[in-house]
Amino acid sequence: MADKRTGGLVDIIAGQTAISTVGKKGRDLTYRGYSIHELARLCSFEETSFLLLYGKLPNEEELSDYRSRLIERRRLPAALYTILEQLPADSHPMDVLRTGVSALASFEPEGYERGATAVAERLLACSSSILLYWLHYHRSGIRIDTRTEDGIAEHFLMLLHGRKPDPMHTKALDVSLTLYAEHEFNASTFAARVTTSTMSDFYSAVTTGIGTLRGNLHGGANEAAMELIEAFSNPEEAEAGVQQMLLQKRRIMGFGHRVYTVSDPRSDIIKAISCKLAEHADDWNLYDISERIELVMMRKKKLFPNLDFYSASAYRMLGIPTNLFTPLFVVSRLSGWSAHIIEQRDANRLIRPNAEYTGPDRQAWVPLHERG
Ligand SMILES: CC(=O)SCCNC(=O)CCNC(=O)[C@H](O)C(C)(C)COP(=O)(O)OP(=O)(O)OC[C@H]1O[C@@H](n2cnc3c(N)ncnc32)[C@H](O)[C@@H]1OP(=O)(O)O
Ligand SMILES: O=C([O-])CC(=O)C(=O)O
Repeated sequence: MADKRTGGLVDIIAGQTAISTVGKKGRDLTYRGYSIHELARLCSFEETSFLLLYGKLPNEEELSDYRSRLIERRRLPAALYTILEQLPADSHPMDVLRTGVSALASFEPEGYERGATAVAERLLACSSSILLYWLHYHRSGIRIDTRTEDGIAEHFLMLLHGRKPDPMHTKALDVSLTLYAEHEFNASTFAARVTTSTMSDFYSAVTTGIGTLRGNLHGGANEAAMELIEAFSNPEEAEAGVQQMLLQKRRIMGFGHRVYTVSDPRSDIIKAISCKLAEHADDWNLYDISERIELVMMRKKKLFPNLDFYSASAYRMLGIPTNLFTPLFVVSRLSGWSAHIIEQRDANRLIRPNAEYTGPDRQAWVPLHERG
């Protein structure tokens, strides 16, 4: 059995990055030196993703050009729409997105004509198109036009609901995309860097990231947290239910973190958004249940919510179906992955650690007919 003390590369510095700092105590999360609090409060997701991709905040002209390029890249190749139509209606949208990205690689391969940042921008522009074209086609047979003239958050909500979103909802989603954009050597980013380190192509690194993000210990936790919260009809039920789960030694998704020891600095920001959305809708039930779970987790386990926990109630209040929560994480994290793929390439060395062997000693060969 694997040794728990050495498993998981805990506390190992596995490389260098100039993209973000995390900071164990939950106070120092920065993207390219800018505080997450300022980025969330003052920047659009477009500014944040530009910062990650190009290493600097855009000026007015750069931002306007960037926004226009993203808008132009929202439609998909006709054959990709056909592929999306052929995927099963009950696919998980993470499968749809991974397949869509992978298929796009065949239509628009990375190469001399289309460099890394062009692919990154293309994926940022069209990942919501992949998801929501598939969703509407299979929900009601409608082939939506995936081009809209708005920013990424508004594009997503517009395609999902088929109408111009409430500006407050757009702002809430936009901030959440900034929070999800980047987080140093998290599992999906590290996996994308490993793929990159073999000199593989951009799309392969991104599909690696999508596959790695999906699990419940990472990005999948926002969907699992929603399922948990919705299993209770009021805070009292939630308190009893979570205590019971802890007695059974079950994990409560959306709590704890590998790096942070005290709090996740993004959690207070998304919690405030969830609170504002509850106030806006004058419906506090999900928020109250979430807060009670938070109290129980602190009291019983000294565990704090991570970004995924309050993202769940916030997304539900934006009318987003649960199985689009982790895909939305992808829509945002594409920016961080892209920055890391580019950074890895700039100073590449194959990532290939050693393992401590724990298997059997040398064994004598046994011919097939003599094996028990
Ligand atoms: C945006 C993101 O990706 S943030 C992460 C999202 N993931 C989740 O929310 C999943 C729930 N959380 C977890 O499973 C963990 O806290 C992780 C995966 C995030 C971090 O894991 P690790 O650093 O490997 O810690 P590890 O899994 O060893 O946990 C340490 C101890 O805390 C307990 N613990 C950690 N998180 C939780 C939790 N959410 N619920 C209950 N117990 C927990 C573990 O059971 C373990 O207890 P033990 O030592 O008695 O066995
Ligand atoms: O850093 C991690 O391990 C997970 C995380 O919070 C993220 O990817 O945003």
